[in-house]
Amino acid sequence: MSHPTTMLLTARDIHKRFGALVVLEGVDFSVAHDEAVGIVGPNGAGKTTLLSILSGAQPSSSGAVAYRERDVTTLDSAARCRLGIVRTHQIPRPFGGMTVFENVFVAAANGRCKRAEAYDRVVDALALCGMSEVANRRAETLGLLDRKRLELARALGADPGLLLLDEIGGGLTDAEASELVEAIQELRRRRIAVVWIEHIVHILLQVVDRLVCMDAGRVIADGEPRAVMADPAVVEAYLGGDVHGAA
Ligand SMILES: Nc1ncnc2c1ncn2[C@@H]1O[C@H](COP(=O)(O)OP(=O)(O)OP(=O)(O)O)[C@@H](O)[C@H]1O
Repeated sequence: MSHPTTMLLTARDIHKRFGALVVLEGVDFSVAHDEAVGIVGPNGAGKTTLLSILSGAQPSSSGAVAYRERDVTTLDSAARCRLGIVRTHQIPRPFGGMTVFENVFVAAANGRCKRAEAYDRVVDALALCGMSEVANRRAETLGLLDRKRLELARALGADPGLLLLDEIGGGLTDAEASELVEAIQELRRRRIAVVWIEHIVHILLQVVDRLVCMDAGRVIADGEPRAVMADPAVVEAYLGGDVHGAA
């Protein structure tokens, strides 16, 4: 974080406690414009909690978050979403009783744009995620891969500048996860910055420029992805805990 002004997002000295439980302990994290950053680490390392603090879904106990050089620390997730910080969830959360199209439209029609523009954005997001053919299906009838795709399409519908992905590959076969990789690579071509938490590391390595490894609420390695995976502290963190498909 030596040049904060060149960063799209900067989180400084983030601490998070749940009562006596310390979950994040002085985390510094940043994302450059157009960058894709992967976050790995054993279960319970604090990855999802960090993502929630970046998205505004949870407040930090202390520390600050800036986006496009604006302090967003006190803004909630809806306000950050309007600025362009958009997240997906580990467990997809489609609106039941609505079609795939309607689900994405709700995200797209967030007050920042006209109806026709929102409509175009939905069509584009569904095409990018390979969902045009199921646009009129009820969301609750979708299988896991399509639910994951819908989660991504809804995030895209919200017109992100920074997309925060929480284990979007989880539960998918390698072939299914590869399809998502293609969609995410297209986002990169569109210059959307990405932060991606993923246990399936070989999928992550196809996309990210930089890898951050967390363990027990701290960042223990940050840098070129293959160098991070070979870092003795990272190997130890995994071997000392649950490798959970990290190989
Ligand atoms: N709302 C909460 N209340 C209390 N403890 C919580 C809460 N949310 C998370 N934790 C705890 O914080 C720690 C970090 O959880 P977190 O989900 O951020 O880890 P993670 O690295 O994303 O793990 P995983 O890879 O298993 O998803 C865990 O010990 C978890 O039980």
